[in-house]
Amino acid sequence: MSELTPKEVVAKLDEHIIGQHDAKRAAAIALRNRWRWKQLPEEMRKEVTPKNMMMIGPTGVGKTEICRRLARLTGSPLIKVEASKYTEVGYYGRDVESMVRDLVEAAIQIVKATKRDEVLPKAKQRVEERILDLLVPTESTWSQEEDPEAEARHQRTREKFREMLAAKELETREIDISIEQRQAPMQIFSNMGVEQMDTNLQNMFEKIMPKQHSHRKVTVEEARGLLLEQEVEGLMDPDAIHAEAIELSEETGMIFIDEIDKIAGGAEGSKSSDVSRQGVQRDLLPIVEGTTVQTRYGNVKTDHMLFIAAGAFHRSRPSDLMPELQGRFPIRVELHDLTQEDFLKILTEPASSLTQQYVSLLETEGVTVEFEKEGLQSLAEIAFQLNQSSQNIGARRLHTVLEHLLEEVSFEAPDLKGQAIKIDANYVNQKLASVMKSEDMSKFIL
Ligand SMILES: Nc1ncnc2c1ncn2[C@@H]1O[C@H](COP(=O)(O)OP(=O)(O)OP(=O)(O)O)[C@@H](O)[C@H]1O
Repeated sequence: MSELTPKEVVAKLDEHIIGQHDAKRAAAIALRNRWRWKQLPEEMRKEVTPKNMMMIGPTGVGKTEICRRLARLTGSPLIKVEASKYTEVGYYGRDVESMVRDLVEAAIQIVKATKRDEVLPKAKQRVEERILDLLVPTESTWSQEEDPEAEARHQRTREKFREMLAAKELETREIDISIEQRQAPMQIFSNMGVEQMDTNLQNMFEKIMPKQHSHRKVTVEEARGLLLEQEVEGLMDPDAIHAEAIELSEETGMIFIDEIDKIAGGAEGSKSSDVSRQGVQRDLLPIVEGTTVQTRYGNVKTDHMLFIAAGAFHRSRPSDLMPELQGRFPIRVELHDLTQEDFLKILTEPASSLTQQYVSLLETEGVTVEFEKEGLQSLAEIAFQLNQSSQNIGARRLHTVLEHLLEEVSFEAPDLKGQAIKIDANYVNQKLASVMKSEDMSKFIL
């Protein structure tokens, strides 16, 4: 996992996230602690309990974003779950162990993506051969005695076609390909959640379901795409991928548990909901402490996964959580409301910032969008004010405001080819002022 020092981690996070310095430090420490733990002698390791992190702060200020960046930086699988979506074991709904299963699925995607890159050249080669087989089929009636030249002639034709294929001269030629499909077991047990099905049973069904082949007439160009996926799949060893994904989850997995405050037993609320919240906390405890969860790919140990709990804690406090659970999240950090200044920076500073994203998107249409300083200042101001006057949704407000600002350009772009659009204060006010005037409208649109 990460051999990055905490300082290096913070520097990397700084490239994407504005402010929230304490949270970045805390995240860097939590990550480094995992690395330190691995360096310990076996005996000592057993004694050291992993330290998880709790992020306290309002919505849309960068809690998830910090973790997402951290995960990407280290190639770790990450999933974000909402604590309030779980129900106690034994009750109808999702039990907390399913978060570990979801993590393994995320890890499989990561491992598959890496393996895909590895097998891609070979898969492409195989696709070319398969297309050649279809374009220049071997004739089964040949007999060496009747026509000893046949094989050599066939090879020559094949080579000629290979050259034409490479030169993309046969792209529109139609061929008949067979596509493999395995019927999903869910279709049979439609009224039974697959999750509720025993994991072994699920695997068994997948293995015994017959593969179905369907034939389709497609162009060479289309066939290339369709066959590539088949060949890539064929070259990957699912068992090895699953084993690697489990290892990746166990050693570097990150689980972001949002809305943890919603399962903290607050002072108010009915007795029965308090009981179920505590039930979820009780179920969560062993997972955070370290346990083994059964998944369809094998057992997964949660001992060294990094758990990040997050919540706004408007109505409850971290001390309303079960003491044991509190103790498992010793790295506490508060995230702050973003200021107008922060908004301005978020718009422009991060690598592939929001404005840069729009510039690049519209560039594909041949439209040049230029944001002027005053325009950006107005945008930040408007977004900030909207957060004050209606609901405070943090930096997410910038997304809705920008989208509305550029709605017309977005729509007209194909007809604006070659033009430059200047986004100055005037443009911003003109586009957003009317919406801002009506409180109702701004609530729906911005
Ligand atoms: N400090 C920041 N710097 C840069 N971008 C930010 C910052 N805070 C939030 N954003 C942007 O705003 C969006 C929402 O942020 P994020 O997902 O981190 O919210 P959050 O704090 O986790 O809230 P919630 O708990 O509601 O999910 C993201 O797209 C992110 O890019």
